[in-house]
Amino acid sequence: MIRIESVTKRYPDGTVAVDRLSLEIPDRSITVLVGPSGCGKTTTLRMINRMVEPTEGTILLDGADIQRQPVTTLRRSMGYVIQNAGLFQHRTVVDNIATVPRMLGWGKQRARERAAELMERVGLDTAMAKRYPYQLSGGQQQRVGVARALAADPPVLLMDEPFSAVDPVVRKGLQDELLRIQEELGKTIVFVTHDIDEAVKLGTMVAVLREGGRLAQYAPPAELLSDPADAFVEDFLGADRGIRRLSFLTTTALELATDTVIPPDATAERIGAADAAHLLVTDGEGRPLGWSEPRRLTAGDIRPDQLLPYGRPFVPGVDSLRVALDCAVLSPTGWAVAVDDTGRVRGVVSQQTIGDAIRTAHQDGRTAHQDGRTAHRGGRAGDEKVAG
Ligand SMILES: Nc1ncnc2c1ncn2[C@@H]1O[C@H](COP(=O)(O)OP(=O)(O)OP(=O)(O)O)[C@@H](O)[C@H]1O
Repeated sequence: MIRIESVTKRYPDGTVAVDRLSLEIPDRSITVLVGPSGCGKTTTLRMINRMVEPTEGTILLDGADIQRQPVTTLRRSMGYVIQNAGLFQHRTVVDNIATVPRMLGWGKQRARERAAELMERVGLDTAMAKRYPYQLSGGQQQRVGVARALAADPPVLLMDEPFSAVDPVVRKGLQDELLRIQEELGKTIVFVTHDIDEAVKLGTMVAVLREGGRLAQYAPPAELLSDPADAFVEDFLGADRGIRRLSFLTTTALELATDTVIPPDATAERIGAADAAHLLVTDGEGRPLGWSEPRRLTAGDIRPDQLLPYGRPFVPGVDSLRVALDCAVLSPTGWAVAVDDTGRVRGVVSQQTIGDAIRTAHQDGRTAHQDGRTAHRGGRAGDEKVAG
């Protein structure tokens, strides 16, 4: 664990970049430092690897004061990734990645093998190994930067706005890749960004800093969204705070209706029995085909091309309430289709039921806070899948 204890950085011109900052950065998780320009994020990150020395206060790594460690030993335990990757332009991809292992005295062959392994790990085609940085896209360069930082297998990764210079689609890919790498390798990552959405998506813990390098709030993202500490944090979080918070709520307990789901060979009796405006028709294997009003269905002659599209389905327990709500809102019937991980229908759920689940979750969330427990973290805040 990294502990920042009442650290202040005053630059020689008198600028107070960081003001009595204290943070406990947990092991094997992603801690994000976020805040407006000039609030001291980069300075804080650089104090962790001693590129900047604090004016006051202490930083401990696994209980030991980093001031007492040789800078080279300290930096060897910390990979560092910056915006635009900062690659060596005259070195190939493989040699860029192998830089630190080579400095540590690894043989050329071993270092290159390690580089090839890391290229795969960060999602780079090994066919690019011999290219130079200028022959890569921005996103690919950034992946090389991450691979280079991981090359000597440091326990800590410091990342300073690493994905800020790429377009939103590439950026989302890099973020997803980082979450996957983190899950696989369990690094302790300190990540600087000015983008609150990126912070909420990636962070296990998020530190919101305000100008003058003061800590405004330090909390898991779900708690940040539900209980911003003050008007500054609330303003910084921006609009749609309530909707974004749904990304952290699980769909495990959603009650699914099955009486309105019918197979393709449903009898007239079965079609007539359901008391609903729409029925969901499945194929013979239980996969969704589409919606129809019961009166438009003829038993024994259900025609898939006459059904309304069923839209995007969700997977209960994997997708968040935000995804389920989105599916229901986009559905032509207002009902979302729940499937299992093989795509077979488990049931359907209305906007009304999802709304009830949201209210219950909010009430439970309030109780949890009143009990002094940390906010429930149902998974990642991305717009994709959330672990239940
Ligand atoms: N070497 C320096 N000398 C004097 N002041 C500095 C120095 N480096 C940074 N600062 C000042 O310290 C404050 C914090 O800077 P820092 O780069 O840590 O902020 P930041 O939150 O990372 O900003 P940004 O998001 O714009 O990169 C700013 O006011 C900056 O101008």
